[in-house]
Amino acid sequence: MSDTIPVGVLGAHGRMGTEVCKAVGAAADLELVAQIDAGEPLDPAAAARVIVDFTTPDAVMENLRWSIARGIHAVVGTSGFTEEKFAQLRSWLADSPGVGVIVAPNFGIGAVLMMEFAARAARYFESIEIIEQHHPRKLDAPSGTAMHTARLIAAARAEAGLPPMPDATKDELPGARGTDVDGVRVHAIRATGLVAHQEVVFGALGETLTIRHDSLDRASFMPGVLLAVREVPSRPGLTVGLAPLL
Ligand SMILES: NC(=O)C1=CN([C@@H]2O[C@H](COP(=O)(O)OP(=O)(O)OC[C@H]3O[C@@H](n4cnc5c(N)ncnc54)[C@H](OP(=O)(O)O)[C@@H]3O)[C@@H](O)[C@H]2O)C=CC1
Ligand SMILES: O=C(O)C1=N[C@H](C(=O)O)C[C@H](O)C1
Repeated sequence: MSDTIPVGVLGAHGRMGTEVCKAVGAAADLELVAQIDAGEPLDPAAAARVIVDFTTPDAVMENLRWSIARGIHAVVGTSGFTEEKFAQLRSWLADSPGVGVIVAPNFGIGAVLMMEFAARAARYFESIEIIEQHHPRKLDAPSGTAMHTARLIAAARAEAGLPPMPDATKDELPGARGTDVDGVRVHAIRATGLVAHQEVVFGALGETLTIRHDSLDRASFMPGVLLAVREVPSRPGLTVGLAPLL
C-alpha cells in the first residue's frame, strides 16, 4: 500500500483550487489524483482518500453527500455553512462511521488566531464590531470568517452572562450599521486589490482594541489546508474550524 495520501480537489480551476492543486502536487506525502471543476463528473475523485472542496455554497453539500457515502474524508474551505448544513453533515456522517470532515471558515493560521483572540477579548468590552474586506469577485457577504467570528464572540458573551451591546442607533439608513449576526454588527467591504482581511474592533470606557488579520496572498491558506488533509483521516466525524488541529 502506498504511503502517500491520494487527494482530489473540487473547484480545481478556481482561485483557491488552483493554489491547492499546486500545494498538494508539491507535497511529498500527498498525491494529486483528481482535479474537478464545475460541470465535470465526480467519478475520478473516487480514487481519493481525501477530497478538498473550494467550490460554492450551492455546490458543496452535494459534493459532501457523494464523498461521505463513499467513505472519502473531506477538507472543506467553501463558505456559506449554517447550523442546518452542519446538522445535515452530522446525520450523513452518522451513517458512515470513521469518515472525517473538517470545515474551516479560514485556513490562515493568523486568521485562526485572530478569531481565538477575539473570542478571548469578547467578555471585557461592551462594544464589538467586525469589518471584513475582500476581493470583489467573492460571491457571499458577510464572509464565512466574519460569521464564525461573530458566533464565537456571541458565545463567549453569553457564557459570561453579558447583556446586548449598548450601541443601537435611533435613526439610520438601511445597511449603515452593517448586518446583525448573533447580536454582533458585521460590515463587509469589497474592493479591487484586496484579498481577504478582517478587523475586530472592541470598545470599552476610554479605550479601544483592534485585532486585524490580512491574507495578502492565497498561499497564506495552504499550510492550514495541508495540515487538515493530513489530519482528517484520524478525525472521524465533523470538525468545525482549524483551531482543534493547532
Ligand atoms: N476557508 C478558507 O480559508 C477559504 C475559503 N474560501 C472560500 O472558498 C470558496 C471558493 O473560493 P474561490 O476559489 O475564491 O472561488 P472561485 O469562484 O475562484 O472558485 C470556485 C470554483 O469551483 C467551481 N465549481 C462550482 N461548482 C462546482 C462543482 N459542483 N464541482 C466542482 N467545482 C465547482 C467553479 O467553477 P465555475 O467558476 O465554472 O462556476 C470555480 O472554478 C468560496 O466559498 C470562498 O469563500 C476562499 C478562500 C479561503
Ligand atoms: O472568498 C474568499 O476569498 C475567502 N473566503 C473565506 C470566507 O468567506 O471567510 C475565507 C477568506 O476570508 C477568503
